[in-house]
Amino acid sequence: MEFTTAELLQAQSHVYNLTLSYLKSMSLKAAIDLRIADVLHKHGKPMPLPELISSLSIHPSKTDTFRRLMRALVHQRIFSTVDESQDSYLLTPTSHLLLSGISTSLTPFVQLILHPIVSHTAEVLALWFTSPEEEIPTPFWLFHGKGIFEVADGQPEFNRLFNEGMASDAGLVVEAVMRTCGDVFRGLESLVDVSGGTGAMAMAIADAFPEMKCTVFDLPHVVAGRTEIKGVRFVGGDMFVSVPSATAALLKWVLHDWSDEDCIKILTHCKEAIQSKDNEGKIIIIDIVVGAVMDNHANAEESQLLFDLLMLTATTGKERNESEWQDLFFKAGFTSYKITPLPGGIRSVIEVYP
Ligand SMILES: C[S@@+](CC[C@H](N)C(=O)[O-])C[C@H]1O[C@@H](n2cnc3c(N)ncnc32)[C@H](O)[C@@H]1O
Ligand SMILES: O=c1cc(-c2ccc(O)cc2)oc2c(O)c(O)ccc12
Repeated sequence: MEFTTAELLQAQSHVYNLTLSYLKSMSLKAAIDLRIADVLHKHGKPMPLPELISSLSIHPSKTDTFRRLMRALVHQRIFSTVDESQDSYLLTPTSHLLLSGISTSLTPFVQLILHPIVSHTAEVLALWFTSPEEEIPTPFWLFHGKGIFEVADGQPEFNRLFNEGMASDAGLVVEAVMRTCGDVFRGLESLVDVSGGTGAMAMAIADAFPEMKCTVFDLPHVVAGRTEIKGVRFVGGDMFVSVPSATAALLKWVLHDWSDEDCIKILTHCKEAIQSKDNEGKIIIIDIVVGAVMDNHANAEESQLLFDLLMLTATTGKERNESEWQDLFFKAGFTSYKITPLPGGIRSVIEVYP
């Protein structure tokens, strides 16, 4: 096949862009490490470069270099300028999510995913494909010789990062679910958040629906030392054995971690849990449905596919399209489901009925 020189030059630019894209992630990390968003937020109005530099304790000899970092971050829409020539900077919705100490902060998630323990594992992606899968379940295993929880077990700081990273999107997700489809939770007598981690999501739901009895169910070492916080009960156990009974079982960002076979086991136990109460129960899944985006704002579909690569690297799970989800539901004995994509986001709420 023959390509024109113009096509090849465009392709060259594309390859350069893909090759250098890790610098998008790393400049985001630098912005977080320098706490640029917090300083701009505290300033409360457009902040001129010299003031920003002095507040961040950037060495004066690096003024011009720092301006170049800011130019790239503005191009990525992480920050904005009032007037480019003036070099006065402002927060954008993206950097608003990097502020520390707010319930919607995504900083812990970024710190987890860009931690070398996670990010370096992508280096062995190609090598993993040629290794026998039974022996080495994921590139993460190939790189570390063990799974993420075993790594976390030996490193309390990384363990904290994992739990905080996972919990960090609960604040915004719960707000989005309430606005888009708040009826999903309305009228439920009780709810069990299966694999609910440190309980951020369950606590946000309990806050919005104080009459609902909420339980967080996770591995014993995750809930150790917690019995009840803000009316939310913590129960330790293994979802591959059984799930505590409730009117509804929530699975947020859980099933994408697991293979189809494992998902069917988890869903079957959730079905038993909701049916032991009465027949009004349902499963509520908050996860990616590949292709289900309300608009392609901020490359939502590309983000879904990048999440799939993350799952491929770190877990035995995957991101599923509607037909793959439907297959799981019917195999686990459910009869119907309803998908509601969250506007502007990459995830959907799926209600699944026995
Ligand atoms: C990706 S995190 C999701 C946490 C939470 N749902 C959220 O959205 O923040 C996966 C969770 O699954 C839990 N988990 C792993 N294996 C489990 C099992 N066999 N039974 C119950 N929970 C488990 C982990 O401890 C972890 O908290
Ligand atoms: O970085 C991760 C890792 C996991 C993970 C790895 C291994 C398991 O047995 C379970 C979970 O899960 C993640 C996840 O669900 C997510 O949304 C982002 C990152 C990760």
